[in-house]
Amino acid sequence: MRPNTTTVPSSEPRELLNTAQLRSALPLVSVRGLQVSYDPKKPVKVLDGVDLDLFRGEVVSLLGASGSGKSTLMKSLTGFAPVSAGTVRVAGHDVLNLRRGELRQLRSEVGQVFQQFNLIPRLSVLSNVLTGALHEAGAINLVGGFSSAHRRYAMELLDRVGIAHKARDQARSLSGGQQQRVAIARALMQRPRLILADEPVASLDPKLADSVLQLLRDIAVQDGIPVLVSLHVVPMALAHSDRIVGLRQGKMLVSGASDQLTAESLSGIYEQGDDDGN
Ligand SMILES: Nc1ncnc2c1ncn2[C@@H]1O[C@H](COP(=O)(O)OP(=O)(O)OP(=O)(O)O)[C@@H](O)[C@H]1O
Repeated sequence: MRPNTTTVPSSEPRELLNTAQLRSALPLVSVRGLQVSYDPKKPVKVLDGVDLDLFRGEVVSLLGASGSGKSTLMKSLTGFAPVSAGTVRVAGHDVLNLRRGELRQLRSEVGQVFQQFNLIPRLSVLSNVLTGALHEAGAINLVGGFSSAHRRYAMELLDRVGIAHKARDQARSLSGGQQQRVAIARALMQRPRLILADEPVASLDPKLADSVLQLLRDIAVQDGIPVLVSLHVVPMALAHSDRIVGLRQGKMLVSGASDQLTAESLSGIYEQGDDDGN
């Protein structure tokens, strides 16, 4: 079940849902009234009153000018941002009230994909993917420490992202598009419940960018994982996501289904405005 442009309470009678339906209908991520200030002495908040729901199986694009708060919103979901108000729930975790061990557990459930891929350049592609399972394996030797089941699964994932033939190559020998596929396989190795992709295609040419975004969409649909992706190219967001959230100066200016938004309706996100967004 996917939300439409806005969540409006319905007065129509609802069918009773069974537990499985209810689970899939509930958002995996629910953010309400989020405020973030890196410097509490400054009146301007980096995020101010942001609400966000992410449902299983959907891709949501975050759009906004540089500095609008996209990365900060993502960091808030894994407890890395100085939140001053609001609630953040991710996969059953009350993110703002977790102990250290619980926070570690949450982070192990969130796969992350970054603009610069963040692979270990001298390690093989396979070893890089295996690092996604470090939280399960503990502190172990990357060369011999993973079980054969881990290795088999890592190879399956490399096959899935179309790069199994490079498993033994050093990560640094791969092209940018290939490295990003390895990074996605590494994220999947975590068996994530959520994937955050912070400008994952900013370093790729348009064709590779399209193929990486298509891969993320396939994963969302096939694995039922929500994917939150920040992008700078509006047509790419419209083409590759189910919903779009637009931030301007830390406030949510747009939230809607991609097929109901146009590039024109999104242009306001990039206009210079007052802090109050008027
Ligand atoms: N660790 C930090 N300490 C202080 N200020 C920060 C920190 N991280 C981000 N900011 C500030 O918060 C604001 C939002 O930054 P953020 O990185 O979330 O924006 P963004 O939309 O992701 O930008 P970009 O598209 O350039 O990556 C910016 O003004 C930035 O300078």
